[in-house]
Amino acid sequence: MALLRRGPVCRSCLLAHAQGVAPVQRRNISTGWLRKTAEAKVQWDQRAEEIKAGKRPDFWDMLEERGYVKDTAGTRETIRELMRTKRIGAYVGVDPTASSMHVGHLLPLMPLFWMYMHGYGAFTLLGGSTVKIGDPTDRLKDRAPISKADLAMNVTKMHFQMKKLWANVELQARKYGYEKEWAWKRGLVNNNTWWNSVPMLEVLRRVGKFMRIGPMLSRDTVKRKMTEGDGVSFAEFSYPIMQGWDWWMLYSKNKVQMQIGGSDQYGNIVTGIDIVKAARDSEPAPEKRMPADGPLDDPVGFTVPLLTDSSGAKFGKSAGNAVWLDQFMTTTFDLYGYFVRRPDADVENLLRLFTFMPMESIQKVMAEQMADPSKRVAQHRLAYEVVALVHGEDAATEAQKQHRMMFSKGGPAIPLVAREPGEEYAAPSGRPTTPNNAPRIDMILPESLIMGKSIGRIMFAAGLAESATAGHRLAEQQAAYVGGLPGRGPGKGEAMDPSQLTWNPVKLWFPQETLKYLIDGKLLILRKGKHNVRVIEMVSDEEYKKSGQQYPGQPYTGRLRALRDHVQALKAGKTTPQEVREALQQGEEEDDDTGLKFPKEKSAMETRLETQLEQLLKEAESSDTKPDTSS
Ligand SMILES: Nc1ncnc2c1ncn2[C@@H]1O[C@H](COP(=O)(O)OP(=O)(O)OP(=O)(O)O)[C@@H](O)[C@H]1O
Ligand SMILES: N[C@@H](Cc1ccc(O)cc1)C(=O)O
Repeated sequence: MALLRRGPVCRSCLLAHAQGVAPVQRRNISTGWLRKTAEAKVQWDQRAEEIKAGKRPDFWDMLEERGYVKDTAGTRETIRELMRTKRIGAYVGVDPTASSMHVGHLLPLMPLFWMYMHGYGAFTLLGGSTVKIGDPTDRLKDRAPISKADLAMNVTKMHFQMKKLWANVELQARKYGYEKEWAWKRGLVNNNTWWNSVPMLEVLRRVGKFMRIGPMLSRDTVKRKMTEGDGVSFAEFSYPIMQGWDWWMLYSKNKVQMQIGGSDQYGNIVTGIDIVKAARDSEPAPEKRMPADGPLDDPVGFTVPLLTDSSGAKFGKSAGNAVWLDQFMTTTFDLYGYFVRRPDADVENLLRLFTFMPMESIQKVMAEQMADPSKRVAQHRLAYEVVALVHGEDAATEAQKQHRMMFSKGGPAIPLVAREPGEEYAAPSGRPTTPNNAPRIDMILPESLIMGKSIGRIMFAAGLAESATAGHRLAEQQAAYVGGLPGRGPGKGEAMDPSQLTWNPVKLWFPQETLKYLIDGKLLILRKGKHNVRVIEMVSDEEYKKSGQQYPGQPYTGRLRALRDHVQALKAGKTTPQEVREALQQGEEEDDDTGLKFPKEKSAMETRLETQLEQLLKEAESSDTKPDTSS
């Protein structure tokens, strides 16, 4: 107790004191932290007693009841008791093999989110290192190696996607009445953090020595790949060891005693348990050894059922049937639509799995559904809840409105609001940028801009600044960030480790210096504020032109702007065809006022706008010349 009262003390001193050994690290922690930790422990013990006395439901039973548990690693009784008595941590890992997660990924994440809302530690892990090897589970063919540019793109986008999901989990928790407490803990980690520095010898010595080749070779997925597929490389064979080491890192630093995954991850979880135990029991430094007094100190895990499509195939990118969580890959309208289309027979189950609705509310909705299945009340509620979790309540309300409009009698065929070109890159005006209204992350820009113009102009083009001058100011004040440190140019030193995001302030550098920040010679990552991020792929000018896109500040786009203004003015009836024709003619004359004639090359966008305008003009002119038969 004396220690508790003496102001800041060292956490490892306390641990060492309790273990009767000399402390090694010096890290100051406050008495406030110790008090809160002690209070949280008392609270948890009370909760455990209430569960035992039947005054509170058992959390594990809730997971089972909602259908999250397929197979367990560790007995159900042990896991149940563990979750009752200890505030353990759990994690779900995802390899960034694509630039977005999909609906299948949400399934193992849901019990993790539930755990967080009930006070357990919850961690999502991005496999920045494991993705370089590729999980061979359930595959017959090796995964194609991932390029540095793709890796940087996927890691950046998935990182922000996970952050967005976590932000929405917080909102959902509030919505369903869970009050955030001090002891709630969540984290987003990248396994690159440790794989970049752990010596191979350390892994071999701590866990490699204890892993027997026989059982690893006898795993079904290894056997199948060896006999029916293209063989198993040593790296792939080591993949479960990497995943197990990840778990050990989280177990030793964050009390992560549980791993959750899809049912295909069962083998990796079981191997992981052996690895965590081996690493724990082989700790050479006595003061760092973790106590293992019984089964309640051992790692455990469980798998969720696999979400399949109507043909029974795993829902995911390999099967090519993914419904993405990125709104620019699957719109909020289509994500909503996917859930609205679920058959009546599945909807109750999906409400349990994909929403935070209490069971009683689900029963109520199901009763309404039974009364009139044609209204699809349950499907709409399911779709709303999923879109709210993935993209926020506003997006869910909007998607619901669009669906109701579209399917109500006389509703428009396509209710989606057409976006103006480049609109998806604009930050919301007059409101702060949040994960839910943040602009699109990935974009292309032409080489002539990236390699030849100032960083201020690039930020303007990317939608991160309102003008080139404002972009210039951002760089001057170092108020924007670039991914990575300057490398020495493509192939000569890296701008950023593509498997992990790092940020540095943008400075006023010479245009030719931007090259040093290009990852894999073509990717530039910029950020302004917390959520306004761009992963810019540099493409040739030719390719950019073919894409038909246009960026703010693009030279020679005055004509495009004029064409677009004419189209809009004509549509709104604010101008006459004659005025437009005169303006167009004048524009052409002005073009020639230098006396020089250049061959004119038209962009796809210009041709498209010209055609549209001509059509509108003709329609307007023909209705003007039609004889008036009304009288
Ligand atoms: N359809 C699904 N149902 C349940 N869990 C899934 C589904 N798809 C992925 N998962 C789980 O999400 C986690 C990450 O999955 P993974 O990185 O293998 O993605 P994936 O898109 O399924 O990959 P691939 O389609 O290439 O096999 C794993 O625990 C995995 O089991
Ligand atoms: N192997 C998992 C992803 C993963 C990666 C690293 C981990 O530590 C955990 C999980 C999968 O492919 O689905």
